[in-house]
Amino acid sequence: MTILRLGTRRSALATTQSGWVADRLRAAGHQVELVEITTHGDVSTAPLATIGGTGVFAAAIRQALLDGEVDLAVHSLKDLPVAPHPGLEIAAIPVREDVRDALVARDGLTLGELPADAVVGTGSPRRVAALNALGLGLRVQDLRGNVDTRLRRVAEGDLDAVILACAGLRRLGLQERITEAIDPLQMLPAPGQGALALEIRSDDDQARAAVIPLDDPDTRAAVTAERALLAGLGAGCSAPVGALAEIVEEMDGSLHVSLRGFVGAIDGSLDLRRSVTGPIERAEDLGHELARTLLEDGARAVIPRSEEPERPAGASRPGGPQNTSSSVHNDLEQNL
Ligand SMILES: NCc1[nH]cc(CCC(=O)O)c1CC(=O)O
Repeated sequence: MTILRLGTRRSALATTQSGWVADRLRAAGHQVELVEITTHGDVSTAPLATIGGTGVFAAAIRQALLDGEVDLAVHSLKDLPVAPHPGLEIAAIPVREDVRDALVARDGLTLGELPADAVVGTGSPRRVAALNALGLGLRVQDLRGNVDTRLRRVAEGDLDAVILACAGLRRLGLQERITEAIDPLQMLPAPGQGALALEIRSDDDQARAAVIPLDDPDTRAAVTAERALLAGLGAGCSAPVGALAEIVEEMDGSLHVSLRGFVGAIDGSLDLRRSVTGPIERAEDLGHELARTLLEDGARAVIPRSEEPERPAGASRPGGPQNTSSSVHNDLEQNL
């Protein structure tokens, strides 16, 4: 039997997520070997933008996949650019963790209990826009670093609260630190939040056969709609965009996707929300449709355009080091 080599970054979140996938593959009778990959983003302290932007972590693992050093990569889907990567394929999207954003505040406080002027740390433009749109008078402070670093800022008292994804905290066993799982009505999560993407080489039938049983069709449809919304907006990496698709069963037993989208302005001056519902088979179209609605209704004014126009699906990227600066991307990927 061949051994599946699973490439993972060293961070606590990456190794936990990869370990979760490895456990499931082993339970299905596969042999899995974890291979640690150090990415430029892990060793550099330079600002993300100067070392190639938000796709820098995924890029190194993808290169290892293409070079045949590993056979499988586990990504947080929300950190993956929406453009397909030539030669690679997302072969499975397992069932999603909690999609919500988490408030981790001092003294067990919720958003509504934080005093005006409380200082909340987050590096995500989407979270900043949503927080400011709430009109609670909170002060937002830019925050970087891995989960532990961010939690420590609250424990040590220099921030009143931070916002993180529930999914990451739960996977790390840190769910008791969450003081409020924020209602998506107040803050729509990042497209793909809480979902993992299992990526393989497109010509690797063995790896595909191994991971396909981990695919969850409902999660796949939901994140397809959310990522199509992001792609349709043609936004650059700093766009404050939220999206959440839920699969609902209609009276006649058919499955529908209910997709909500948010586009905000960093200063809270725009809080644009629209939604769309349709058959699950139309998940991708629904995302594009909702993008058009949001653009027509005012999103165009706040979305920084990508540097390049969107490439048609299936078109190949130019060779050389991948330039991910124009990738549609939402939550700035951090050193997790
Ligand atoms: N942007 C970084 C990132 N990428 C994935 C997660 C957590 C897991 C997930 O959202 O799926 C996080 C941390 C966070 O947003 O708190």
